[in-house]
Amino acid sequence: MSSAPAPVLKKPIKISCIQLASGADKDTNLKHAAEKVAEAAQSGSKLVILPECFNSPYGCDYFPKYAETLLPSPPTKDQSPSFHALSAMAAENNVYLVGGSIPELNPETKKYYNTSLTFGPDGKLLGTHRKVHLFDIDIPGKIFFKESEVLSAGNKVSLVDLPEYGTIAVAICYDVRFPELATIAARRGAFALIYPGAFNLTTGPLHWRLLAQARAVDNQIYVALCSPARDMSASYNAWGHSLIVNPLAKVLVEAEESETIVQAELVGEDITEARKNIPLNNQRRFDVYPDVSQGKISFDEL
Ligand SMILES: NC(=O)CCC(=O)C(=O)O
Repeated sequence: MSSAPAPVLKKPIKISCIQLASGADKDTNLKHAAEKVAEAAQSGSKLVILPECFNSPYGCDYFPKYAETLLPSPPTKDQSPSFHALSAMAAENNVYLVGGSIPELNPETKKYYNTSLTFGPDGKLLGTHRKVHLFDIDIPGKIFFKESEVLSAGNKVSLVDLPEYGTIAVAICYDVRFPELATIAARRGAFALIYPGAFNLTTGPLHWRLLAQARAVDNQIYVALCSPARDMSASYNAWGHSLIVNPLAKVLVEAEESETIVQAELVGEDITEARKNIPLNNQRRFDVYPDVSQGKISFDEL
């Protein structure tokens, strides 16, 4: 007799995506992020998410200037003011914090990364994710972007354990386009896929919501995409529209383009129910195609 699978989300958790307005001054960005994390925590969120490159403008010209070093870990305040600011935000507000992403410089290899840091309510670093799929696209007349001109790619699927709740997966923006990464995370027990991201005004309206819903319906778990607020005076105009999608791919909440906080309560029964009613997990045909969740998912990095 097969017993019911253990719930992947042990108890409900309220989460917030902070659609942060940030500018060129890192100190100001960090202070502003701290105010917004406190606001999200005061309204009951236990998991708070910041956007991609929340402490700097987004663009290849900016990565070296804003990069911080995270190794050896923990870094000093001089090496990484953002590491310390994020740790303090998590501890002061007693929340799990997915600290968007920051440009990182590995001092030994001299390589740059787009890196996300997740902290626990005690302020300790729980996980890191270096963007695995670099944003290199060229849509003539619309948008050219080549992160790989400056950045190197990360090498792992990043799962982070939140002990009272369960496991989340953290990836960054363009990573959302690669279903394998999401599927591996879901099949390894994640209850939510969390993507700090910054889509643009060309691909945002086409694919942002669609991709969030696709990853949710593929995997029957929650998906949260957290964007910066749109700034038309910046060199890169973020789409905004931070959103949270449930395991049936229903959009629970979606921002417009300006600064705001979107919130939703995630409930384990909704995952269980979606998987019971549409039992994909018992119907996979690993005799026909391989199970991508098996095998090595992590190479040594941060
Ligand atoms: N920051 C990013 O990775 C942007 C990804 C994006 O806009 C896309 O269309 O994909």
